[in-house]
Amino acid sequence: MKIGVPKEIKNNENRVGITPAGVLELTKNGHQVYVQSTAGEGSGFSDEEYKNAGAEVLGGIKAVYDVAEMIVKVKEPIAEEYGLIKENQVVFTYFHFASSSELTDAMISSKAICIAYETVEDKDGTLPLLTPMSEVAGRMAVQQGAKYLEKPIKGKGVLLGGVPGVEPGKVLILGGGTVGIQAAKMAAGLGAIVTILDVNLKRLRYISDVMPDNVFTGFSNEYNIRKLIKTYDLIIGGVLIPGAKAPKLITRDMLKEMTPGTVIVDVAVDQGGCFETTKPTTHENPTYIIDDVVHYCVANMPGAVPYTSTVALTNVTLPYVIKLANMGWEKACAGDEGLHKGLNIIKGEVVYEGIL
Ligand SMILES: NC(=O)C1=CN([C@@H]2O[C@H](COP(=O)(O)OP(=O)(O)OC[C@H]3O[C@@H](n4cnc5c(N)ncnc54)[C@H](O)[C@@H]3O)[C@@H](O)[C@H]2O)C=CC1
Ligand SMILES: CC(=O)C(=O)O
Ligand SMILES: [Mg+2]
Repeated sequence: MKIGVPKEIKNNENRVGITPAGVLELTKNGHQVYVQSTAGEGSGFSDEEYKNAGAEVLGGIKAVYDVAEMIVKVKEPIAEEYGLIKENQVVFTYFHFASSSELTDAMISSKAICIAYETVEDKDGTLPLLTPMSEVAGRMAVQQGAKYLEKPIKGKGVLLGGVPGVEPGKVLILGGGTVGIQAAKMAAGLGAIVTILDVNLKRLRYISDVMPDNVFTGFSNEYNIRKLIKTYDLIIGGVLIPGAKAPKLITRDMLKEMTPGTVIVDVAVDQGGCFETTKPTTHENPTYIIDDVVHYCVANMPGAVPYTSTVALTNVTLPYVIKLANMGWEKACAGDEGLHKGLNIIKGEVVYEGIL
């Protein structure tokens, strides 16, 4: 199969869909890989490395889309890419359709086969192609939150770890999934007081068993959220209802209950966000302030640490890419229930329930 790897063009997105190691594996399986020149540069992979691994390096993005039967990338296509996607082309990437009707309409019109990383499932119902990026984003959420709590960038002026004689900062995490647990580990490691809220009690029991003593758990409901936001310094949104819009757990009126300079990091922004006031931001312009609350809502957080993120992402995507290339999308999806769940739009027809 002819596989195309375009350069990402979303703001500050430096990840790439296939590494030279992936090219080597695909080439060994008899496939041809076409990589757009400098596609891997931001992640530290040169055109030379791709060529040595067996790829053909092409000059422009159009040449890659034109030649490829399957496109493997990272982020959802943006407006400039809509017209490049061809009928019957397989596009394997993150889509997050639930948060963009414009993208959904464009992909319906393209008549391509859209397989979304974020809805592929493992046998146990977990999301193997989302997990590593959620690990990165969860860890980053604390790094970013700690930074924006600094006074010069309009934060509360609280050091998360405190110092001897001064109490530590408080971190509230909505959703105790992958993002939540990784954020909790980082915040707890810094010495902050951490509370994780979730609706899944099994998950809360597990978290309570494995986390250090400065991590507490609570049931996620409006009453508890309203009570806690009054005193917490950093609030991280990491809830997910797979493939669907995130529930709005923090409404506009609740911002007034928070102390000025509170920072909210809405990692769930790519599914519409779990704060009513969330609007997607970019690494170039990551924050905005409403009612004295600093909002950080970058929709591609892992893009800022592209080496780590590209390697982590392609570790999990490559086996699926090889399967799709070896068997073709129809056979590959028919024989793998979890991969089948990745099918979101097929030749103009929406087939994933959460999008509708
Ligand atoms: N902004 C970015 O760059 C990135 C965003 N993400 C996004 O982060 C979000 C979270 O991802 P994961 O942690 O992997 O998901 P996950 O499925 O591992 O965890 C989600 C958790 O939310 C909980 N939940 C559902 N409804 C809830 C409610 N009402 N209150 C509290 N908890 C609730 C679930 O029980 C589950 O434990 C997703 O939307 C994902 O797309 C992931 C990576 C990067
Ligand atoms: C999961 C996702 O949206 C990202 O890694 O950018
Ligand atoms: Mg995202």
